[in-house]
Amino acid sequence: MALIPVEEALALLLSTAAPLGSETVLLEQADGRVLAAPVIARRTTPGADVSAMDGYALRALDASSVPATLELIGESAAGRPYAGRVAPGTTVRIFTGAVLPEGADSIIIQEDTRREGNAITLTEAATPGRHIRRAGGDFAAGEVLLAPGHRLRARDLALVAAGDVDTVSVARRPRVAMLSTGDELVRPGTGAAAHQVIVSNLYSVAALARAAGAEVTDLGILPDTMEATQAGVRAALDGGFDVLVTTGGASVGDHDLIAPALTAQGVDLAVHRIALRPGKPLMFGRSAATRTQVLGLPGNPVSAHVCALLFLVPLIKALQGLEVPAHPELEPARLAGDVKANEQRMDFQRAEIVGHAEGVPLVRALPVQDSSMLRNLARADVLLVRRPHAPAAAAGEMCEILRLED
Ligand SMILES: Nc1nc2c(c(=O)[nH]1)N[C@H]1C(S)=C(S)[C@@H](COP(=O)(O)OP(=O)(O)OC[C@H]3O[C@@H](n4cnc5c(N)ncnc54)[C@H](O)[C@@H]3O)O[C@H]1N2
Ligand code: MOO
Repeated sequence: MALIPVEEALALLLSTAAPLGSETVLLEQADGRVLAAPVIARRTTPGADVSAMDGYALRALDASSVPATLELIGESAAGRPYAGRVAPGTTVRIFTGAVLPEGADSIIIQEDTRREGNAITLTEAATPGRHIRRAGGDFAAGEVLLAPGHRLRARDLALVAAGDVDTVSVARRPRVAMLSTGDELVRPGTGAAAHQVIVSNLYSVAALARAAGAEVTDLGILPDTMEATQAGVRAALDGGFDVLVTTGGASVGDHDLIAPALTAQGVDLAVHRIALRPGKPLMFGRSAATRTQVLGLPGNPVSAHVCALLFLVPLIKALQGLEVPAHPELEPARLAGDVKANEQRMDFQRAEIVGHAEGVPLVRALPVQDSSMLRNLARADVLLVRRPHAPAAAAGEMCEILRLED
C-alpha cells in the first residue's frame, strides 16, 4: 500500500466516527463530559433586583443633594428580604446579594454614610439604579445556557448549577480497550532484564485517551504468536468496546502480526502505512461484525504517542460529538535553528520553546529524534511540524508547531 497523507487518513478516520449515545449524569460527575442536549435555565438569575454592595437602600430622589438624613426602618439581608416598602424619607439597611426592597431604586454604600441611632446621614448623592443588579441580568429562565457538543469545564458547572439544573445529558464515554503486543514487553516495576522492554506506551496512550474523555481498559500484553494475537483481538472485539487500540507489531518484520491478525478477525483495514514520521506503520479500520473502530499503533513509544495525539484523541472526541477538524491543529512559530528539506512524510520533531519573537514561540528541534527515546519526548514542549517535501528553512523563518499536552 502507498503511504497515505496524514490529513487524508485523519479525514477518513473521522468520516466513520458517528457520535455514541447519551446518558444522564449528576452535575457532580459531569466535569469534562460533552453535552448531548442543550442546558436550559430553569430559573432567572438573579431571581430579583438585588444589591451589589453593603449599604443602604433608598429612593434616589431622597438623596439627590447631600448631606441628607433618612430614617432607618429595617434590614434586607441575603436570603432574608425586607417585607415592607421604602417610603419617602426612609431607608433600609442592605447587604450584598439581598433583595432590593419595594420603593427603593438606589444603594448608597455604607462608607458614604454616618449612623446615629436610626438616623442615617448620607454624604454622597444617590443616582437611580446605582449598585443594583437587575433580575435576569445574568440569564433568564428558558434561555439556552450551553449548547450540545460543548465540553463541560469547571466554570460551566457553576453556570449549569446556577440555572437550577442538577443533571445533564452527556455523550457516553467511548470505551477504549488497549492490547499491547510483543514477547519482550513487561510491566514497570518488575526489574526488566536487558532483553526485555517495559510496556511504556500503554501509559501515555491510555492517559491521552482518558484526557480526551475515554474509559480505558487494559487488556494486557500478548505474545508474538499468530494464535495468541488473533485470540486477543477476538476477545477484544467481543468485549463491547467502541475502540480497540493495539500497540506494536504494526510494521513489516516476521513478528509483526497485527495487520494479518486484524484482517483474519474481520477488521477491514482502511489505512495501513501513513506518510508520517514518527508513525509510518499506523493502521486503522473497523470490525465488520462489531463495528469496533480499531487503531493499530506502532510499538516505538514516541511513534505511539504521536499517532495517539494525531488520530486517537480526535477519534475519541468525535465519538462524543465534539467538533474536530480533519487536520492537526497547528500553530505558527519561528525557527530558532536551521532545518533540512523534508521528504514525503509529514514530520513531527520533538522541539523546545527557547523564547518568543514577534508574538510567536521560537522553537528549536532537539538534536536526537529517535522514535524510541522517551526522555526527549518528555523534555519537548511542542512538536515542530515539517510538511511533506518542505524545503530547507533557516533560523528566523516561520514554521508550524503542534502543542503537546500540558
Ligand atoms: N524493514 C522495516 N522495518 C521497520 C519499518 C519499516 O518500514 N521497514 N518501520 C519502522 C518504524 S517507522 C517503526 S515505528 C517500527 C514500528 O514497528 P512495530 O509497530 O512493528 O513495533 P514493534 O516492532 O513491535 O516494536 C518496535 C519497538 O517498540 C518497542 N515496543 C513495542 N511495544 C511497546 C510498548 N507497549 N511500550 C514500549 N515499547 C514498545 C519494541 O520493543 C521495539 O523496540 O518499526 C520499524 N521497523
Ligand atoms: O515512524 Mo517510526 O514511527 O519512524 O519510528
